[in-house]
Amino acid sequence: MRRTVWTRAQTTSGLKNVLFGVTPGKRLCLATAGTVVGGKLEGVKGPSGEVRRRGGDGQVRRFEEIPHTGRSGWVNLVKFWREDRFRHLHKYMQRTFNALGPIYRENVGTVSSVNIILPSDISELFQSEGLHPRRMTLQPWATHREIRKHSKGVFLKNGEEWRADRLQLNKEVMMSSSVKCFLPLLDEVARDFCRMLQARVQNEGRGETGKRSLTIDPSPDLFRFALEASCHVIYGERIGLLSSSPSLESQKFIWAVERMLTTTPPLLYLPPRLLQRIGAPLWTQHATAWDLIFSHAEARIQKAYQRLTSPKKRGLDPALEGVQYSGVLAQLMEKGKLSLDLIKANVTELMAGGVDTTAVPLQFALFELGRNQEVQERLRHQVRASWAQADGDPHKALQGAPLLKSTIKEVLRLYPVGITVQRYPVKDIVLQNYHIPAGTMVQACLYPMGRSAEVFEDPLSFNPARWSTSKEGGQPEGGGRGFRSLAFGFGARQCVGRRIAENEMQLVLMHILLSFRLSVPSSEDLETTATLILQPETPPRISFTNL
Ligand code: HEM
Repeated sequence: MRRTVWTRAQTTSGLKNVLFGVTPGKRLCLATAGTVVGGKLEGVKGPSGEVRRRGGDGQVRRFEEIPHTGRSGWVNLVKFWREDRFRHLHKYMQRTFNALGPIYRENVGTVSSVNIILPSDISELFQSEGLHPRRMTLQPWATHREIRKHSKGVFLKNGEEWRADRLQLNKEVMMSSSVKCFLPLLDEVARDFCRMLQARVQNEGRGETGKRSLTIDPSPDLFRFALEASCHVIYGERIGLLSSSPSLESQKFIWAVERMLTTTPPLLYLPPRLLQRIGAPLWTQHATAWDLIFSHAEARIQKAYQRLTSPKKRGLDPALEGVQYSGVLAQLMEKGKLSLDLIKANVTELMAGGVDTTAVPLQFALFELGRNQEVQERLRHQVRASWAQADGDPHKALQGAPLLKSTIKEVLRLYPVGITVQRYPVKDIVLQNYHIPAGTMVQACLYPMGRSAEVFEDPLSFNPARWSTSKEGGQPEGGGRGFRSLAFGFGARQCVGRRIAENEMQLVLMHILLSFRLSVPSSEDLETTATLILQPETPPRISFTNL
């Protein structure tokens, strides 16, 4: 296995970094100011051919000295297109860190970034994110809203506007009191999903009754589960996706989210307004996909609005008064702190962000549990004991099975939905002894970090228990403790759907483990591809055997 060791000469800020990239039979010694050209490393060569360090006087180095992948953003962009790097950006980043060390600069088209991998550097970045943290703007999404004259939600807003919306959303989806309210809704969908799976195993599986087994690609069912769960929590509505004949409208929504996600990365590096003006097919596909997502949300919101303003719900029917929690949308409408327009914008974003992001990690989770039987048994043991104690209460059941949460963390370490988290520091900072001016886009690169032996012990093994040790992540030391589990981002701007996602995934895994033994026909590593989210190139097949 290829292993790169970064030795730190000094501590956190103001430290010098020496890189010894060790590949079998090859040793690369590089300090700074290297550049990768045509896949090879270029730098200042010393007499023995090694790349010599510049500016080794302990002074903070200039921004321009950060190793980089080529000066011209346009040349890089052409390479990205030609070599299909967008789809393998995660692997490309991993290779580039191996070649250039724990920090490098990159220009692609109009976008420039500084990329980092070590928790200590990410911690430094986090401390300078300010009161209104900013991520890289997904310009194609923003342009779609502007052209169609839709309001933007938290995903696309910045500054005080972002904060005002975000504080309202946090109350409905992040606070533990609201989590307790929507947990039973998620649990209901997770149980229905398992019932549907049981019926399929019974009808289509092989083997004697009670011990039947079925091998399938579960991804279409997981997408339906995730959409059904999102609709239940957000709109308070069941849309019947787990029935035998799901509606065409919902299938179209799932298709549209997928199309919107796959068309985003190439559009990030091109000016969307120009593409719109010339009628470029890529832009048209992207905008049409968003239009479909918006019309799906609009129809659901109208329905919920009618329900909410009907005399029964308004409290004229005493039998219904204060009885039920009816979803995030209803809560936002009842509180009346956000305008209807802003509620629509934010709820549409929650829907667009809430389906693939959970359906895909669930595929990875089933695959990893299927090929790691011991881990699966240990987890099932804990889940069974907890479920037996919980008396049907999903909150208690999850509390009693912490290994479930660790399993999700471990899946997201190896397969982070978003391969980077970006921030623009509000003040100048020093990373790896390089000066980073305020306002620079810095990316914490989660995929390479999750697989780095510098950050995690035995990084390629699937071991949820590593998260329950006192050293978070069971990692070798390296500073920045804590900044290792970052799949949901960090700080005030972290994923607002985090609690929905974590609970939804844990609950469905819990019910699956209570009903089935999982195995995989092939335990070969999965090939992955990065659209806007990291996905398996081909969805894995999983065997479900009745317990
Ligand atoms: C495993 C599932 C998920 C992962 C790994 C994930 C990851 C992320 C990440 C990394 C960010 C950026 C955070 C940052 O900049 O620090 C984010 C933001 C966001 N996510 Fe998620 N997400 C997931 C599920 C969801 C779900 C289920 C929803 C909706 C119900 C959602 C809605 C959003 C929204 C609206 C934002 C923007 C928040 C803001 O800028 O204030 N996500 N997510």
